Amino acid sequence: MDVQLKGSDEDEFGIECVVQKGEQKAPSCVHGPTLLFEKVCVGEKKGRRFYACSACRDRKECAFFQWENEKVSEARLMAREEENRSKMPPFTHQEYCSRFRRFLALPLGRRFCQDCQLLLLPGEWETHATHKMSQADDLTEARLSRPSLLLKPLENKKSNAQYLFADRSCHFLLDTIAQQGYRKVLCVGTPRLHELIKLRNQEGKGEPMKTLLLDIDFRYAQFNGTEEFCHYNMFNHHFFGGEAATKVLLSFLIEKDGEKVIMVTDPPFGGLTKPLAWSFSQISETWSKLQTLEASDAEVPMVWIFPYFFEPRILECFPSFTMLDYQLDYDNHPLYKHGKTGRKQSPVRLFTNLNPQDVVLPKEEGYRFCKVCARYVWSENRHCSKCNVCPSKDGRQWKHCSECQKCVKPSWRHCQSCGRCALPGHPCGNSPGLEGCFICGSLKHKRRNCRNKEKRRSCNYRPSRPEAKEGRTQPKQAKKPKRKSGAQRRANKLRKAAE
Ligand SMILES: C[S@@+](CC[C@H](N)C(=O)[O-])C[C@H]1O[C@@H](n2cnc3c(N)ncnc32)[C@H](O)[C@@H]1O
Ligand SMILES: [Zn+2]
Ligand SMILES: [Zn+2]
Ligand SMILES: [Zn+2]
Ligand SMILES: [Zn+2]
Ligand SMILES: [Zn+2]
Ligand SMILES: [Zn+2]
Repeated sequence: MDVQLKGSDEDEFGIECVVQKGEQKAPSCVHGPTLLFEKVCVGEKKGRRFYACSACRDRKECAFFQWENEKVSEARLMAREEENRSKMPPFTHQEYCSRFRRFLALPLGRRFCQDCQLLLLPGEWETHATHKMSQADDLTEARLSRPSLLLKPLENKKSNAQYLFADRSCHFLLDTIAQQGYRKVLCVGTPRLHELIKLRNQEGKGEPMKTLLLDIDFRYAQFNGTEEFCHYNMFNHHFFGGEAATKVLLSFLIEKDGEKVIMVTDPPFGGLTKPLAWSFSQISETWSKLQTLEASDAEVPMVWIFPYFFEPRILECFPSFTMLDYQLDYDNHPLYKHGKTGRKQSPVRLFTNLNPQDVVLPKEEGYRFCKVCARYVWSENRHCSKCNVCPSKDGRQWKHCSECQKCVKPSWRHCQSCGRCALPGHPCGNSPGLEGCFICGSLKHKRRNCRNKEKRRSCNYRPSRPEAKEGRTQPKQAKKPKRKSGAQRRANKLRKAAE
């Protein structure tokens, strides 16, 4: 791996993602090669390593578990392979395509099974007779060209987190890309953007654009040809369609006749930033190798959509990126939604290696151009002459603290005992907090300051207890200070970001 996993990602967690340098082949679950994690227990210097699913952070969804050095019997390996096979989609992509052609030829008898999320052919109606069904009126050509409206979003937070762009955000992305002359858009986990590009082509608006969707949601294979969609896992860069699918990406990345490529990705916000960065750097390297000599070490133009509080982690992996102030909204996310029901300001931003001043943020939505920073910023993000930047990350007006010599969130106050700005009511005296250090158990410091911390690499991942089905042995849960659940932590993070 080329992505540098230096430093710590999410220090207060007890599980870290270990990067392998290809010396050992990881076992596979149904989601492709697993990732190696290390469990660090209180008081122990060295953690125990195990393989777990790259895509699902919930053991209920993928129970794969194997200690790093565990001997796995032939019988168990075969059972595992069989299980992986049985969980694959019911049809191959080619079969989905030919089904779709037959489906389109059924002007009257179109049915979509909502329970199975499948376009049905007449011979299958009986099997689904008791299921909830959409009928012909709902399955016009126009409807079928918007699969993201037809398919039920997979909202399970710990894996798919399929939050779909609101129109405003999706059109902004598309217009920005088109304006900059990109003609090929690699959509990694952005099915709605992919669909919008196809619609734009159908409607003959502007120069035609090619688009390839890479997503783990294979339901999209029903609506897209083999050159338009690959069943893909972005946490391990795994193509479920094997070599044929890899070739689809390869040929998409070739820039012929001035067709410039850009990659747009909107991964589930649950974390694992570094495996994602690794996959994206694989895509970038593939693109770069296909370029002419003078550009051969360049990065593929990329837009990575993620919450602003991931900025340090993304920049650690991609130092050339800039976070832009544009706030993206989602149709089906209760918090990241514009209007009355959601928060007024979404925390989701663009991280990109495009030249920031070329990404024009709409004036009518409250953005302006800062000449000094040479980028468009949110109206509340005032330029600080002392820091010489527009400092706000969260959309509010930050204020300069002369003692800290930097701008801080408006709700923070300078605390003399801590010698820094913090929220009023914070645990004072630079206290590491009640949880203390996860490595040595001391309450005097946090894990990030622990002297016992060695070459540990972490990622935002904390699997729940593996299920007995896969792992005969289970990792012992060492006694440790009680920690919050993932959902609680995320909620706190959002709250903290809002304070
Ligand atoms: C936050 S949503 C982004 C959707 C985007 N906002 C849109 O409207 O087009 C995350 C997307 O990534 C996909 N996804 C989730 N886990 C994935 C994985 N491991 N590999 C590839 N795609 C994944 C989901 O199916 C979903 O389409
Ligand atoms: Zn899995
Ligand atoms: Zn059904
Ligand atoms: Zn500025
Ligand atoms: Zn300042
Ligand atoms: Zn201060
Ligand atoms: Zn204090």
